[in-house]
Amino acid sequence: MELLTPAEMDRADLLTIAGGSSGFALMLHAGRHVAQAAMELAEPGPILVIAGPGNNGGDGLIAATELVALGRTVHVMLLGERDALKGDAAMAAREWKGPLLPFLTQSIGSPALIVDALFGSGLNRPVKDQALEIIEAVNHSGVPVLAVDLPSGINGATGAVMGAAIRARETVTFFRRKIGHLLLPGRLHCGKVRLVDIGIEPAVLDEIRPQAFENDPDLWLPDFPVPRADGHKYGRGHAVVVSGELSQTGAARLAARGALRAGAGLVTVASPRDALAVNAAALTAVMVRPVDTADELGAMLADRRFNAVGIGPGAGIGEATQGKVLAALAAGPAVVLDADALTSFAGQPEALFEAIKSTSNPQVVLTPHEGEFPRLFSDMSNKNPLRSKLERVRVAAQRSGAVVLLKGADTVVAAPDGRAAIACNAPPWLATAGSGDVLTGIIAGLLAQRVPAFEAACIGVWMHGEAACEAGPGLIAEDLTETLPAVHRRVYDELGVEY
Ligand SMILES: NC(=O)C1=CN([C@@H]2O[C@H](COP(=O)(O)OP(=O)(O)OC[C@H]3O[C@@H](n4cnc5c(N)ncnc54)[C@H](OP(=O)(O)O)[C@@H]3O)[C@@H](O)[C@H]2O)[C@@H](O)CC1
Ligand SMILES: [K+]
Repeated sequence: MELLTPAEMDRADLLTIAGGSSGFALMLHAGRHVAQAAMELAEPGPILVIAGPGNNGGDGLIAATELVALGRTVHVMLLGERDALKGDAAMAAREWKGPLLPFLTQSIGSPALIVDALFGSGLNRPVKDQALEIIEAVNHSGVPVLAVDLPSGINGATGAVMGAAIRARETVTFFRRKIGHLLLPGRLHCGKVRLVDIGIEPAVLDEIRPQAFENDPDLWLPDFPVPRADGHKYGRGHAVVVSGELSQTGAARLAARGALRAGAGLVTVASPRDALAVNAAALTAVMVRPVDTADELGAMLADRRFNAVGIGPGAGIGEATQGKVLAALAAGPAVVLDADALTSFAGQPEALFEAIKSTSNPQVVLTPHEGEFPRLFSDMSNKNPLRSKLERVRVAAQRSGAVVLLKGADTVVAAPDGRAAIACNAPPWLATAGSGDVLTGIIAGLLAQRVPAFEAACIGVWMHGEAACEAGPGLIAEDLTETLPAVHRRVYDELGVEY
């Protein structure tokens, strides 16, 4: 499903109003949904609504009015003067017939639930003074919080905490989720996100054309590779994984198994001769072929049946790996570059980007983690607070000409054309040695089946996260390939494919 920036949401709002609805009607829907969620969440006892000076506060005032009508005791505190409210929020304030408590931490008390309607998508600067004190006091109170639209203090476009932010038990948001609901740290502040319809027609999206999506099957289901009943293994592609030296061959084997489990028809590990025996002894369904140099890899890949290559896990940092990367890009299979293949171009990323842009087959995926990312994009580390993770990955994709996948609990995939997907299905136990190597392999396996690079990266990330959920806590990288069949079965169920 599409994810919106606050600016895009404002456009959805304006297009709906231009179509004949009133802004206040949207606010009434929003406030009533909030009240409904509060009824479900709150134990018996009073409910405190903390309202801000804009329309987020307006939603809160409508919810307060509705909750009283539903028989609850409600207290309201408002930041600023009632008379200073404008537009729809002023209309909402006229609906609220009760008193307003002073905007002080002492007013919080110990309600059964706090409805946080302080700031939503209109947050435009870091919170301080009174608002900061209230947010911190709410977080310390231990009272469950229902956030309206966004936990106050979270930037809806970036997920950043602007000074301080509410930690909610649940967040009710409208029409479509916002980017800040998925990107960290925003996601951690939202709790469960409930998406409700407030009367905005999905057709407004035709005009807005959002380019960010949640990474789930809705985004790529038609591209998911399903073997044909009349097909054979050669039709499912042949992935190559480049192995490192004798002392570091395990990473390539993990990747190779990932490629096979992702559905590649055949997988070959291109191994240095001195590691050939080790690789061969540890592999069964995966084949092994001696390859020491970039020239040898290039010669092997001249056989176009090898249609996808994964390089990086355990590959070793330096000129030898650089050479193999350039040979793979020149040969024309789809390519996924990870780990050492990326680090080998630290300080000279232009050489890599040039090679990517001049490849005959522009199906290239880069899969850095936050440590590797600035080695290629030195102005865009996560220490730079000016750009969100989404923006950083989009710029990286545009600059490199490749699909870029920046790993983390909120893995972002972006294509050079601006499309981007944010994942939120990875469990914390996925952060374990070798897990990234398996991901490289899964993506190589999908590329071998001719899934386009952006979709291959998205499907790979999603399956990797689901495989980790399937394995559960205590997961090691080897488990990921073994739980992938269960993940395939679930996608088949969604596709309605029998097995
Ligand atoms: N779009 C839609 O379709 C719909 C939107 N709806 C709702 O409207 C919400 C957006 O409303 P909004 O635009 O009025 O912004 P909102 O979040 O209330 O904040 C703006 C106010 O806060 C102030 N302010 C900002 N930062 C501050 C700070 N750090 N510290 C202190 N003050 C700060 C800012 O002050 P100013 O900048 O003017 O000085 C202004 O007064 C949205 O989240 C959703 O809940 C629904 O009703 C249904 C349909
Ligand atoms: K809020």
